[in-house]
Amino acid sequence: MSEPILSLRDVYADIDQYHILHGVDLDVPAGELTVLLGRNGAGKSTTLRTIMGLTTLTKGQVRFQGRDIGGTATPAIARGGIAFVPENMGIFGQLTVRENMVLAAVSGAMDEQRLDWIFEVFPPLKKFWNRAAGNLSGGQKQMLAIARAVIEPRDLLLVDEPTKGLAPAIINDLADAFEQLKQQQVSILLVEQNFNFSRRLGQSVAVMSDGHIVHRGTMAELAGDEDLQHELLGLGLGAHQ
Ligand SMILES: Nc1ncnc2c1ncn2[C@@H]1O[C@H](COP(=O)(O)OP(=O)(O)OP(=O)(O)O)[C@@H](O)[C@H]1O
Repeated sequence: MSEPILSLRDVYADIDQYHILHGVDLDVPAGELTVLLGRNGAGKSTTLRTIMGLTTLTKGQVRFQGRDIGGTATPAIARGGIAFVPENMGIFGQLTVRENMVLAAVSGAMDEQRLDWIFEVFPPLKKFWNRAAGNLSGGQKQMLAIARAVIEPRDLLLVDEPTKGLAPAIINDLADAFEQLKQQQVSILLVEQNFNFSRRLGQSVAVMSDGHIVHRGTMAELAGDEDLQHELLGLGLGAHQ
């Protein structure tokens, strides 16, 4: 396992009067894809939002590339190298794919070479370049959201449940795109509920329950241990989600 690009130590976070995270310890190795799994309401989205400074950190440390970023404003965290694709994706449905991408390239014109790379990873974006984003399929919208996040170079990509609501064939296309990102050694932290998708892509895995991490290890180990899957995720023994 390589050095962590991101590490959380004893992270606590509140939403209003509710204590949501209770001492999260998490490492994201550089150049790998790490999956954060857990049941509904475990605190996965809140963990991503806390990393981005969108939910207030009340205690603990968030270190990114060796720097403490806890308490830093969200735009500075983004400029510092972390891209975030929230569950609602944040794309503009009435604008074309191209316009969505232009808006995402905040520091100027889009880099042509990088755009060619994005078209390689997400071929539908090239095909539907001048189509309104609102008319894309769910999977294509997810691709656009991720492409917007990486149109400018970022060192770490956080993605919240990209497979939510997608049909199996589309999930497969999305997995292919993530495989390509992995081949480029992009560091990724992926929040997921879909275990098969996670198993295909993940190198490291962390499992959350009730606001903290209850298991950390390799995906290979968790994928090979049905009892552990059952215990941690409530997956049926022998079942394929
Ligand atoms: N705005 C809010 N106000 C109060 N409680 C909230 C708010 N947002 C989230 N929570 C609570 O925080 C807990 C963690 O939510 P979070 O969305 O981080 O979980 P999750 O693991 O991502 O699950 P899901 O997949 O359902 O989004 C849940 O109990 C949820 O009800």
